[in-house]
Amino acid sequence: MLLCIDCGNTNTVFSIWNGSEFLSTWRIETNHKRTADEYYVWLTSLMMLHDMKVRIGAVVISSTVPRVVFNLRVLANRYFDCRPLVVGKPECQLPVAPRVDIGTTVGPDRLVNTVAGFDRHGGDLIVVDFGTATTFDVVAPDGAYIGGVIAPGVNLSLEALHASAAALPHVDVTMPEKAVGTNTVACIQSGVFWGYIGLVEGIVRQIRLERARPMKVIATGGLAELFEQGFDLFDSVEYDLTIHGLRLIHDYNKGLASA
Ligand SMILES: Nc1ncnc2c1ncn2[C@@H]1O[C@H](COP(=O)(O)OP(=O)(O)OP(=O)(O)O)[C@@H](O)[C@H]1O
Ligand SMILES: CC(C)(CO)[C@@H](O)C(=O)NCCC(=O)O
Ligand SMILES: [K+]
Repeated sequence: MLLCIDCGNTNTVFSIWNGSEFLSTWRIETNHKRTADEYYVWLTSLMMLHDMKVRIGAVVISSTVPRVVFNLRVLANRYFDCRPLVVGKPECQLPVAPRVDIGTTVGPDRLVNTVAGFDRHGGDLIVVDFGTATTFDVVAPDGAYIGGVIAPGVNLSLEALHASAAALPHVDVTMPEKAVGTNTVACIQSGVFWGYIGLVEGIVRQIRLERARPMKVIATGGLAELFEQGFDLFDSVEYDLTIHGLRLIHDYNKGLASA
């Protein structure tokens, strides 16, 4: 079975693919100090809890945090007796190479989202991922990542307000009833919620103008749900997009190796 690991700046997602479906998806806070042994104990206890008897024989990793890759490699080598495939490393091939400025390193999560989005929807696509950052990945008709947008993430914006303004409390993001807040918390919620609705609408409009063609918009990431309610921002919301892309990239590289 294949272990897919999607490591973001805030959270790391582990998911097990049995050849036809994902058996489970587990989330742990990203921490580069976590050792291979710690990952293994955590993973095996979750498997036991779910009564899962699986033998992992392959590992694929996307990590936006370079430092965590070392211990994830050790996890694969020591406990699953395999060399992991790491997206963004030279030995990991992509179906279509990104077309960006020379010397640019595209976040592996964005490359993975591009592959997954193209697989499900074809090209002329904008993939919006609400993670630590809010990213927009633009996918060309041939499936290439051709650039995009990086905006501060929703939770990051809320934390920044709290951290830098002495009188502003920490607030959880939610959809406020009205745009005009009549207390501090409601004002912050309005700023972030309606601000992000405007941000997404504005960026999508601008990208469509620039590309001068119809483009589908796909959203992923935990907070996509929040911005989906009652608005026509996205053609679809797919929480499993990144993990789906990891599986596709693994299969693609396996196919190349056996060809
Ligand atoms: N309604 C909500 N209010 C506040 N937080 C939420 C809500 N829904 C989801 N979240 C949080 O949003 C995060 C979204 O998860 P996701 O994996 O997409 O991004 P992340 O883990 O924050 O970022 P990264 O992938 O960059 O590490 C999760 O940590 C989840 O706890
Ligand atoms: C933008 C983030 C942080 C989103 O997870 C990640 O994709 C990243 O670190 N990217 C590197 C720069 C780039 O993608 O252009
Ligand atoms: K993510």
